[in-house]
Amino acid sequence: MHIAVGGNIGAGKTTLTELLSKHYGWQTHYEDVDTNPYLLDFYDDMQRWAFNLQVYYLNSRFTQIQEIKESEKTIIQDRTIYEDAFIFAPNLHSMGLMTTRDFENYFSLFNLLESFISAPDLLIYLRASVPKLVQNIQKRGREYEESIRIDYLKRLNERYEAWISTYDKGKVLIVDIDENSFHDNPEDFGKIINMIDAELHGLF
Ligand SMILES: Nc1ncnc2c1ncn2[C@@H]1O[C@H](COP(=O)(O)OP(=O)(O)O)[C@@H](O)[C@H]1O
Ligand SMILES: Nc1ncnc2c1ncn2[C@H]1C[C@H](O)[C@@H](COP(=O)(O)O)O1
Repeated sequence: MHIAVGGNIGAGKTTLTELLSKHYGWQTHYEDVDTNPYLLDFYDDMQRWAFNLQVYYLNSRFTQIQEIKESEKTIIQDRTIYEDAFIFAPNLHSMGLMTTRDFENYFSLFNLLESFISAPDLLIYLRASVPKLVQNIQKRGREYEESIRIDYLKRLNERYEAWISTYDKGKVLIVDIDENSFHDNPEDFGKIINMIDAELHGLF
């Protein structure tokens, strides 16, 4: 089975992925951050590196999906390929940070790859307000993310909300992070587990 955790930068995907993997014994697939060859440069000059970063993520996320498909274990994936293609890439294009020919080239590659993949059986979407995202990003303290602007997070959040409101590729569970402090509150984490158990029940 394939479970995925989606949400904006700093929503708590990695933290929840870790906690759920410990709770259920699921295998984890994290996104490539520390060894990503473009991320640092991207935050330094988004216009120069937008296309390179998007192609890199497309490749790495597609590779992960192939591994998940071949595995017999239940895998929990930190972020989906859909978030790259329907949120980050079009946002960079609309901000004028990716040219139309690059975006169209990227998107036709995504369309081709999409015909080979299946959506996660369950997508857990972490919804968070921009102030909460800023708080979490600051708490995490990655130096290169200090350049992330409020406006960038706000635009991504708007795209996330539009995307999730029409998402119909599989089951979805929405967790409001402003209302649920699963990170340090066992009772709140228990609420998420109960919701997931109810969704998983329908999958077996
Ligand atoms: N629900 C939460 N409450 C408080 N802090 C959180 C919560 N979820 C994550 N954090 C903290 O916020 C930071 C970013 O979380 P992370 O899981 O790396 O987010 P993401 O993977 O979505 O970018 C980390 O320092 C983490 O410890
Ligand atoms: N597709 C992407 N485009 C631009 N930036 C991206 C993309 N996917 C991930 N990122 C960035 C955002 C963060 O700085 C790091 C890690 O993501 P996180 O949400 O913190 O797990 O990569």
